[in-house]
Amino acid sequence: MESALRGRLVSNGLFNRIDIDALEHLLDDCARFTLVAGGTLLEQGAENDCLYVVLQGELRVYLGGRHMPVHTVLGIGECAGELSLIDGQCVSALVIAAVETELLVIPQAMVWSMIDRSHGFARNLLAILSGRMRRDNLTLVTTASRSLEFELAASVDALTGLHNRRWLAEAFPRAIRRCEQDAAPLCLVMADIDHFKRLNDEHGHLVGDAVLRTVARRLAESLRSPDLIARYGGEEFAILLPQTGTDEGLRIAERLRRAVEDMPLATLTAGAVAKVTVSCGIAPLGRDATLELLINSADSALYCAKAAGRNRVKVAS
Ligand SMILES: Nc1nc2c(ncn2[C@@H]2O[C@H](COP(=O)(O)OP(=O)(O)OP(=O)(O)O)[C@@H](O)[C@H]2O)c(=O)[nH]1
Repeated sequence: MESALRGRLVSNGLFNRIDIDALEHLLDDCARFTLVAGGTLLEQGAENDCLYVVLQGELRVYLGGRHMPVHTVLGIGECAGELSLIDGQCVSALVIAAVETELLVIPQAMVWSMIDRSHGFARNLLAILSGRMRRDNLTLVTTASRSLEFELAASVDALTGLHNRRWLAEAFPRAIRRCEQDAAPLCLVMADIDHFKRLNDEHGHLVGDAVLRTVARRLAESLRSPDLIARYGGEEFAILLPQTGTDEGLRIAERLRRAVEDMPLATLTAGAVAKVTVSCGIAPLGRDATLELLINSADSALYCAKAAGRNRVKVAS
């Protein structure tokens, strides 16, 4: 092997700081080949019984296929194929030449001979494997926290910061089931901003959005800790009151209504919107009730509250 190449090999990767002379005759028996830019060295799921060392050029490693971001870049002295070679299983990543890349091919039997002959080689191989594990662990942690972020983003309404309907569809039935199991009462309140279309028309959507955010915060702040609230859609909010009978539910809904009515809005709308109100419909949990039935009856009560003049609470009959 040319001395310039040897010099580069012993400064990195598998042959880093080892007495390469002890392995010289083995290395001389290894084949070399050049992969064109974009050429595939290892394919996920394929068999592999060689270790490849980069002599010239660069390899790119993809964990989930070419369409995914590059996981790792391998430069001179670094190797590919060691995992599948050691455990005898299929290749776990796609490895592609980033540019024209020259590779040293060390067959499996030769790798074991090198390990027998050189502790330095064995140590470097272990260091490469643990480095890869560390990198993969980091990827796992990053992926897990990202997916948590996505999950959160998918369950939160961007405008109000409240949970959204998607979240409601999972969280509310769970709370309903818990109350049913405990034979405890429960109420669902649907609260809807009054004449919101008019407010939008008169003051514009941006003011409408700001009012929505303020009402959402006001409602959420007025609840007890076990209560659940979500933006049901548009200017309508769904509020679940666990362990709550109709009389108490009515008191809470009345408190919510008043909290919105008393809301200071002057700074928000430069005094243009003096007052915003909500109408509420409340439905107690009946026998074998589902979330859908509860929403329907709270919605009918809400409709009655609107029809009776708005800014009031009605209980489902
Ligand atoms: N600014 C803003 N407006 C919204 C949003 N979502 C829904 N709206 C508007 O809310 C209005 C709701 O109007 P309606 O359903 O007629 O109800 P309303 O005018 O409040 O009348 P009542 O409910 O009968 O008191 C519609 O004009 C929607 O465009 C939003 O995210 N931002």
